[in-house]
Order: sequence, then C-alpha cells, then structure tokens
Amino acid sequence: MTLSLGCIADDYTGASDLANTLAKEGLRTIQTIGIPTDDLALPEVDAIVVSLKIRSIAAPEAVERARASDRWLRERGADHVMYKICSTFDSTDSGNIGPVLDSLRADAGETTVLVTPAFPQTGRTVYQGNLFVGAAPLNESPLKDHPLNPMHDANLVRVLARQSAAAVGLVDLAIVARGAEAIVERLAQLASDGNGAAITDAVFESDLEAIGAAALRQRLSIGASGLGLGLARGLIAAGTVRRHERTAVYGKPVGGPAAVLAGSCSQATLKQIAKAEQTMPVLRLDPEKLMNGREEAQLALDWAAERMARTPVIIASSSNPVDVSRLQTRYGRDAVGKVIEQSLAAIAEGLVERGVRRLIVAGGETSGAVVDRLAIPAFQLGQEIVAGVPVLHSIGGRHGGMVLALKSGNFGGESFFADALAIMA
Ligand SMILES: Nc1ncnc2c1ncn2[C@@H]1O[C@H](COP(=O)(O)OP(=O)(O)OP(=O)(O)O)[C@@H](O)[C@H]1O
Ligand SMILES: O=C(O)[C@@H](O)C(=O)CO
Repeated sequence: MTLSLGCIADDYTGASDLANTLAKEGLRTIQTIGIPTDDLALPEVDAIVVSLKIRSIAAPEAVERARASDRWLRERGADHVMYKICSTFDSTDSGNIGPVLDSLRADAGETTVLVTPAFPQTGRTVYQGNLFVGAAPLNESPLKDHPLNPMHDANLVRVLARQSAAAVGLVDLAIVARGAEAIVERLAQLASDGNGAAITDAVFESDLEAIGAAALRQRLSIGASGLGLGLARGLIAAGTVRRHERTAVYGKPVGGPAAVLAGSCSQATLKQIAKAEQTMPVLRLDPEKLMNGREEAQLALDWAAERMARTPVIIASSSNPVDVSRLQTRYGRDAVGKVIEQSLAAIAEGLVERGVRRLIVAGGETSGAVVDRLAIPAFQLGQEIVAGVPVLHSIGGRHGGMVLALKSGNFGGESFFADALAIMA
C-alpha cells in the first residue's frame, strides 16, 4: 500500500472527525488505534489516520509516540503528514502541540510549519491569529472551563509560542484570500525571518482549499479537520488521488443492545444528556463515589443490565464546571480525569461482556480510555452522523463486529444521541 496522506491524531474522537472529513472528500480512509501490528489486514486506502491519546499526557511521551507514528506513515509512502489537533487548540503552556511540532518539524526537515485549527463547518474560524468558536473568541467560549486544558487566550500565535521552541508567525486572511501561491510566498518569507511555525487564518472553505494546496508543497502540516478538507481537495485537484465515493462497508447490522457513555463535561454534551433524558434512561454517576472505589461502576452495570434489553441506556459522569472544579480541587485534576476515564472504560467492558455491540462515547479522553480497554485495533468509516462524527465499524478485535460513534465533547446538536442511535444499526 502506498499512502497519499498520512495523519496522526492526538486523540481518538479527533481522529474519527478527521477520517470522516477525508472519506467525505473522496479519500479511501481508515482510522487505526495506534500503530497497527503487521498481522492486521488493512484494505487498500489513500489515507490512514493513526489515533493516539497524547493530547494530555507528558510532553516527552507525546513526542515519542508522534515521532514513531510519523516514521510508520512515511515508511508506507506518505510524503505529507498532517498532525491533527483539536479545532479548539486544546493544550496547555507545557504542550503538547508545541513540543510535537518541534520534533516532527526537525524529523521532516521542514522550515516553517503551517498550523490552522479552523473548521468552519463546526464554527471554528481563525482571524488575525485569533481563534473563534462560533461568535466567541476562544477564551470567552465554553473552552475556558475545560476540565483538562482550560483555554484562556484566543491568540494562537501567542499560545503556540509559549509551547514551542520555534518562533511563530502569522499568515493572515488577506494573504490566504490571494490563494496558494501567496501563502507559499508568505511561508518562505516567515522562514527567512526565522519562524518555525505559522498560524494561518481561515474563515471559509475556499480559504482551506488554498491552504491545503500550499501545505501539500511541504512535508508536514498541523491542524483540525478543515485542514484535512483542504489537503484532500488538493490531492484530488493535483490528480494524486482519484475521488472515491464513500462506500457502504457495513455488511450485516450488528444489532443487539446499545449504550452511551459520556465523560465529556462540555456544554454541548451536558445539553445532549438532558435532552436524551426525556426519552431514554440516564444514569448519572456520582463522581465522588467513583473517586473512592469500584462499587459505583458495578452498580452502573447492574442498572444497565436491568434495562438494556428494552432500550438504549446512557451512563454519564458529566458535571457542570462548578462541580468539576470542586472535585479537582479535592483530588487533583489529573487524578480525577484518569480515575473517571478508567471507570467509564471498565463500565464499557462490562457492557460489551453483557452483549452491547453498539456504543456511543462522548469525550476524546473518555473515548481513548474506552477504545483501548476494548482493544479495537482499527475502524472503517461509515455514515456521517453530524459534522465531525461518523459511524465507525471495527476492524479486527476480540469482540467481533462492533459499531461505535466517538463524539468530540463539543460536537453535535441537542438530539445527537437519539440521531446517532437511529442510524447505528
Ligand atoms: N464529573 C466530573 N468531574 C471532573 N472531571 C470529569 C468528570 N466527568 C468526567 N471528567 C473528566 O473530564 C475529562 C473530559 O475529557 P474528554 O476529552 O473525555 O471530554 P471533552 O474534552 O469534552 O471532549 P473532546 O476532547 O472530544 O473535546 C476526562 O478526563 C474525564 O474523565
Ligand atoms: O477538532 C475537533 O474539535 C475534534 O475533532 C477534537 O479533536 C475534539 O477532541
């Protein structure tokens, strides 16, 4: 297999978001969980998205995993590798976007790496280096209260410069609007001024097309699904890849009981749980009890077992920002995140042992913990549920065919869970 595009995603929901975009744009794409073992049979594809769980771990480990994935993708023919980050630039002053950028840039021998988290389909736009979530600057959006990486600065030139050893410049919208050649020229100018990275403005899909065409002249780019759209269109326009309609991969419906696990505390997920509560049973876990032992997870499984033959069930740890911050002050942010993720992963395993084969997970870190626990090696892309969230069909793994949806915390409308269940046969 010779890849036309290699991608590394810093979390699993982000990976399925990107894989969905690439498939929608006509690239035959699969999502792998980490670097697959040699014995995993993969179909012929144009792009692979290697999903990592490195957004919130220590920077040196994140760097090591990203570099290994980059080497694996390039050995399979990928001339261009995109590092997929969150469209809300989720990170802290110690990383991990900057440190990964520095190391992949050195490995690729790149001068100035193009960086843009813009994804207009979900309301993420970048203007004069400032990231907007809908109409709000990043630091005024719900991301200011994120449990793991609260975002307090919308100016990405500043944010990235705090994390990276490289100087960071800007390719502004006026240049982007002039097209790919103007972007390439600006990158060359930024390189000669000593910049190792360039935050790139984008508001419309046409901006992303110009950005994609310019980025393909380089070996490395960093961004969210909007950049993926630009790269995919660029590869097709250049004739490197032939456009493929997304094919049905599903075979027989897997059927059986269905469940939703939510660890995301984003406002979107909180609203989706509240809406679903009107039509299906929801168990709200007590996070304090989860911190203090295993019984809460066992009780959740017993609760689900009584109901799931009749109806899909939702089990959620999600809380509002005040309760999240109270728990974190008591036990520490990392410990809380980890314990709750592992509790939800244990519940997922128990549900699957009890026959669940259709599973929706809300939250990137949560999805990572669940998919790792279930040891699913890769996914083929199914139908899009909403922008950024596809149906995923497992490839390999010890539980046979499963259908999953890994929902980024902030994605989807209020009726997301019911909508997803309706198409996850
Ligand atoms: N009640 C709670 N109190 C504190 N932390 C919680 C609670 N429930 C879940 N968490 C933790 O909050 C974090 C949520 O992160 P996760 O990535 O799963 O969701 P998200 O950030 O909304 O999604 P995404 O990364 O896709 O945008 C996890 O580490 C989870 O364990
Ligand atoms: O880019 C996004 O917003 C999502 O794919 C994501 O990465 C959230 O975890």
